Amino acid sequence: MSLLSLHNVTIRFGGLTAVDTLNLEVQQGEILALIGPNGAGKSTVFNLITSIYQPTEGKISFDDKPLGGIPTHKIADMGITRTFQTIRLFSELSVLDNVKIGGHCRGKAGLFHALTRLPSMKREEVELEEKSIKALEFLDLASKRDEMAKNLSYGEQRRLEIARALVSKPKILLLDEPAAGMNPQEKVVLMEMIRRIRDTGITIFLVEHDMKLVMNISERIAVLDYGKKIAEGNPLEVRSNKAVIEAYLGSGQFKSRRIRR
Ligand SMILES: Nc1ncnc2c1ncn2[C@@H]1O[C@H](COP(=O)(O)OP(=O)(O)OP(=O)(O)O)[C@@H](O)[C@H]1O
Repeated sequence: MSLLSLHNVTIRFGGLTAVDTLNLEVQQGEILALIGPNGAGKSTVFNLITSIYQPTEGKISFDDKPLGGIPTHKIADMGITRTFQTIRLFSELSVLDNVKIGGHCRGKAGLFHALTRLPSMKREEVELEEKSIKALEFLDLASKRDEMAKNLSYGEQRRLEIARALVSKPKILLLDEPAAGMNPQEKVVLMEMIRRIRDTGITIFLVEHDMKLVMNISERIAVLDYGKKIAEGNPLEVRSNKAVIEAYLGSGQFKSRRIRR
């Protein structure tokens, strides 16, 4: 069953067509990766899904509801959350508070009331704390809950961002280059975490440059080049696709991106 669907989606920035008549279905419960050379339009696709941009043409629907016109701050309420290419944490706050902020974005109380701790908001606050601790346990970070975010290792900080995204109980998690900057051991842990999250029923849609990780965990892969989808299939099909190899060769990224045949 299709959870997220992009139908003929195009976005132009002046004369540049960043995403060009893209048709893509993300199936409920799958791990789908979107890959492509630098500037292919991958992050723009995430920005379209989260309503940061509106398509110039085409439509996007989620759970059979059109996303057109829904403001970004309401997207999480529909069950879509994302992480970003660069780490976006409150470095001077504790690990636990960083996760709770993810829940405040959706809570009725709102961040201001939660921080001022009005008595009427206490129950919601307690529930949020319990959910946040569970999310931290899930990402193997519970023992670090009172540490300041800035004291975590790089890999832990990236996992903390995922914990924060999970606390709002998404149906789909959009991960934008989750492995960027991680060392090989951190990547192995990350892969295990992504699989674990999917096994709870959350659909995973990821943009990633690390081909080893992509080929290892994705069930399906879609490939963008200059905004157009040039291939889609399982890892075996995609890694041997001529158009994909040419796109990476043409961009000079073949070696660094390590698509191995
Ligand atoms: N707000 C914007 N205004 C103008 N051009 C933009 C804007 N956002 C993206 N672009 C352009 O759209 C194209 C696609 O960018 P995008 O960031 O989606 O690529 P990407 O595949 O995510 O690249 P990378 O792998 O380097 O992150 C690029 O040429 C980029 O410069």
